[in-house]
Amino acid sequence: MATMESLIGLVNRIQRACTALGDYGGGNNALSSLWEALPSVAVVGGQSSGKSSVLESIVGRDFLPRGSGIVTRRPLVLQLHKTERGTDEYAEFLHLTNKRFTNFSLVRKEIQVETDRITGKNKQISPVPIHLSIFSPNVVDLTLIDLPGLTKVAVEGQPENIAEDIESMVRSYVAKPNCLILAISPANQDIATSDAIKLAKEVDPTGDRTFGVLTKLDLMDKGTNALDVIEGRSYRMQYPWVGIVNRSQADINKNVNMMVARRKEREYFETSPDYGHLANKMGSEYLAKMLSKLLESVIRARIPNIIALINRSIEEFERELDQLGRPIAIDAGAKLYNILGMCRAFEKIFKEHLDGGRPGGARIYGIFDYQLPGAIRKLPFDRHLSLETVKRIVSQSDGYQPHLIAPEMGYRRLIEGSLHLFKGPAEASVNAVHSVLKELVRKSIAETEELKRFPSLQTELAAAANSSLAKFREESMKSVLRLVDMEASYLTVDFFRKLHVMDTQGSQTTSAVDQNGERQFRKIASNVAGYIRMVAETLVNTIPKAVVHCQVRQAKLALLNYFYTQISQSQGKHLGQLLDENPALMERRLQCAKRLELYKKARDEIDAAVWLG
Ligand SMILES: Nc1nc2c(ncn2[C@@H]2O[C@H](COP(=O)(O)OP(=O)(O)OP(=O)(O)O)[C@@H](O)[C@H]2O)c(=O)[nH]1
Repeated sequence: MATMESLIGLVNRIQRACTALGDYGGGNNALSSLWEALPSVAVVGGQSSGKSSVLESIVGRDFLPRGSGIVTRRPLVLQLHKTERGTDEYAEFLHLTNKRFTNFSLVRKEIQVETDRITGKNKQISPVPIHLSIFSPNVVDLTLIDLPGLTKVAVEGQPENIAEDIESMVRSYVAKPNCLILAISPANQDIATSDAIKLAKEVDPTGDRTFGVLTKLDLMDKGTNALDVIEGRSYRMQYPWVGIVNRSQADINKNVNMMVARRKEREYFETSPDYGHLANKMGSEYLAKMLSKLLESVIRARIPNIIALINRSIEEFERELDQLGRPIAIDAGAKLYNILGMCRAFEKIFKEHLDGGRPGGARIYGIFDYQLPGAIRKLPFDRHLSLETVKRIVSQSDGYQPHLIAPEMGYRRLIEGSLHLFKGPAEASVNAVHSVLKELVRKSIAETEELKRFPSLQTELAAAANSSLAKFREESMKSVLRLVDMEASYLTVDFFRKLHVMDTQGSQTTSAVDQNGERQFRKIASNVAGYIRMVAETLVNTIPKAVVHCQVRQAKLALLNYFYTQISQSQGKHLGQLLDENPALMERRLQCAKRLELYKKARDEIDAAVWLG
């Protein structure tokens, strides 16, 4: 396993990479966050509790902005890197790469400028952190996050709800299970009223990750001390309290050097009658070392989880990118290739709908099996072959000379008139199948994952497929109507020959005379009905054949033929328009790709660190 320095340094590097990509704690980013998995130490406390002073004395430098009101308005991620003894101290901001600050008062200025850059001058707060790295022989490897001080009231010029905004931002950092909480409380205030302790207790009720720091021990009333707190009697913590003596305002005004202040603090504890027995566990230097050690051990313990999270996220991002589709190449050939590939994917799905595997095809069978026979059964043959109509048509057909044996012409007219009625159900079948096919085209386009990102291509593909379906419908319509016409153009002679034989046999057995010829007309009606039934049986079988041949089979074979011809002649510009993606999707892909890169880089860094150790 890696050394202490390299582990904290590793997390520092990953944290910086996270921030560069907009992945930082406190943000409400939709993408999974690596930052949240990284252990960190957040400094929390009420206003003027001494947070900045603690941070500065851990660093051993003056570098934080000071002033009245809420000075810290963006989180400050402070990464400390211990360098070799004798090397120069310098600071670097993530937002100003390659600029080294050796003058720490310029660091302070830059923090102010960078804070205002995001929050504006009207003292708003923002969860977007500022990253500051300090390289110095006087620090330990450690990462601390300075957060705005918890406040109760807004100062003039600040938004009304700033107190709640600050609390919710601070909370969003410290609520994460990987965040160690440095809860700062001033010793000259009742610990029961400490904002830091109150919040820490809420987000970390077991106190596993909270460190109590008591500042301003030197400011306590004469004759009192904080031993009850520090020794855990008035408020017990999992970890022992650390007492601190920072520079007073007077020291700051006098520009007392931080190194001198550290020495004075050490002396304070060593010589203190109250705290002398705890001197080696007090003070900012001790606090820094203790935190560094602890942070290292927490990181060590979390590394397997972090690796697991990284691997899982890489898989997820890869999968999502596959779904979103990789970016399309710019040359026309590649575009065409892509479009054809997507068309094929669509055709495959469309065929699956027809052939089975996906629903939809069965509805066509339903039309043939149920709708068509039903519609034929409902045709008004009864009315058409009523006694009256039969009489009328037969006598009209006979003209002035009544028929002698059988009313041949009458039969023909009655049959032709009835056959004509079949056109309705035939047309309805064609139209119904057309609707099903159209619906399947719509569904298949929606189900083609590859097409999802290209709304223009979807529209054009749908238009091309529908215009092909319209042509197929036209052909199909002609064919089914022709089937009906064919039935009318040549009747099945055999049927009537058989009838004739039956009639002659029948007349021998029937003796009743029908004076009005009614019996004969009834017979004619029933013969014609018999013939129509026979034709209906045929058409119920042949109409589906024609429809399938002209519409379904063609849709399977040639749905996009015309589209293919058109597209292969298209210029790059038109192809580009077809591949014009939804901007939201492009943005999402970009974000995913960036995150993926971050996670891969993090994985490599961790691998390298683990191997080094
Ligand atoms: N005497 C003494 N003064 C201290 C101590 N700690 C902080 N102070 C003073 O208390 C004041 C506030 O300290 P800061 O470190 O600015 O407190 P802060 O919590 O960062 O304040 P905000 O950022 O405004 O919320 C300053 O004048 C410090 O000099 C301490 O231990 N002893």
